[in-house]
Amino acid sequence: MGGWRFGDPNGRRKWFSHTESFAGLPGFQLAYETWGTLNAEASNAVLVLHALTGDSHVAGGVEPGHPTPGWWNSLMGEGKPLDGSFVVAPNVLGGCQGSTGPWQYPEFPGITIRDQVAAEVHLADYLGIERWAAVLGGSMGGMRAVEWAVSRPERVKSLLVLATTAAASAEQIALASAQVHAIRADPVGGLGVARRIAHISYRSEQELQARFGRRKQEDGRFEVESYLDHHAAKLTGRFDAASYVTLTEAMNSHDVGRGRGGVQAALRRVTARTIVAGVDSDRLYPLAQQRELAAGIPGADELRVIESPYGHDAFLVESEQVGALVTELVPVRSGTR
Ligand SMILES: CC(=O)SCCNC(=O)CCNC(=O)[C@H](O)C(C)(C)COP(=O)(O)OP(=O)(O)OC[C@H]1O[C@@H](n2cnc3c(N)ncnc32)[C@H](O)[C@@H]1OP(=O)(O)O
Ligand SMILES: N[C@@H](CCO)C(=O)O
Repeated sequence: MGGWRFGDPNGRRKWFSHTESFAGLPGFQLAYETWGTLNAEASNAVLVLHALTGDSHVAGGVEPGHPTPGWWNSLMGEGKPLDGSFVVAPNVLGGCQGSTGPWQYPEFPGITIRDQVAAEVHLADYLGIERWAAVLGGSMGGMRAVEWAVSRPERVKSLLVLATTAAASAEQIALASAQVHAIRADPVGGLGVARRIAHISYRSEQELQARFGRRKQEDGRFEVESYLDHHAAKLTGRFDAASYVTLTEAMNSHDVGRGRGGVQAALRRVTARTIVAGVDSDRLYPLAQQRELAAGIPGADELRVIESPYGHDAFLVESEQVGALVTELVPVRSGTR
């Protein structure tokens, strides 16, 4: 395994590079960010895994190289839930914010959640982290977190998974495949259509109704239409369509039970103390999926339910409830940063 690390001249991003062939690639690099200091025992490392259109920028502002502000800013900083931890956040393999993806190789191979985790394992080795104090992730990040804990149980001391599943369901694959078709049919406008479809599924019917109802704007568009147009334009401006397809198909491949005797047998491998949480209004990753995870993982507490009108996106929006769950798993060691 080869590796090097250097700073992003425009920001805080670093890279790890693996130079042997891997998952159909000649090698790969992962962009990642860290916060805090690894202690002498390497016992305070926390891996934070982003969702589909997120990246390594867990905390911080909009900066060169970082088109969006930190997506879990509320967790980082003095006295906050991850204070005192050495936080590592890689941009996922196949992503478009610094890690190897279709933006680098036009003939990018199909990859799975397992490949993404295998790449992250090389990064952990490189950083000298034998065992994560905690692995945290929501949605696609939760898929990777579960895969870490199932495939490398000895390397995950505790686990927090939010709004995710042990295996992508027929409906999740169906919604995803409609998005992939939109992009393949129209490489220019398709990503915006995909984001519109996705964003509807990220929010709840009740929220959309209460917030927008049937109101129209002066330009004739329904307010909710304009809202989706806005999210479509924002994503199109910052995300690579081929990467979106690669990551979406990786999510469709997700089944922790594949080749492991099924989901239940796979979940029994997990040794981490685990908290599984879902969102009461999440129609994309319904609570039954998190109930399955909580029931199947031996060290899991009872399912925690985040109460929110915001649907699936609540794992990003409900910072107090998410922060409380992180604090339960990861003791705050204020002042050691
Ligand atoms: C784990 C990860 O890393 S995932 C990556 C997360 N980040 C993203 O995906 C960025 C895209 N944003 C989102 O997905 C969501 O906005 C979230 C989850 C981050 C935040 O959710 P919320 O705070 O509830 O934002 P909300 O959905 O209300 O959207 C607000 C935006 O819609 C705009 N908006 C609201 N109503 C309308 C309307 N009728 N017409 C046009 N625009 C509208 C607001 O002006 C605001 O714009 P801005 O984001 O450019 O400032
Ligand atoms: N808003 C999130 C939801 C997907 O989990 C994203 O774009 O990644």
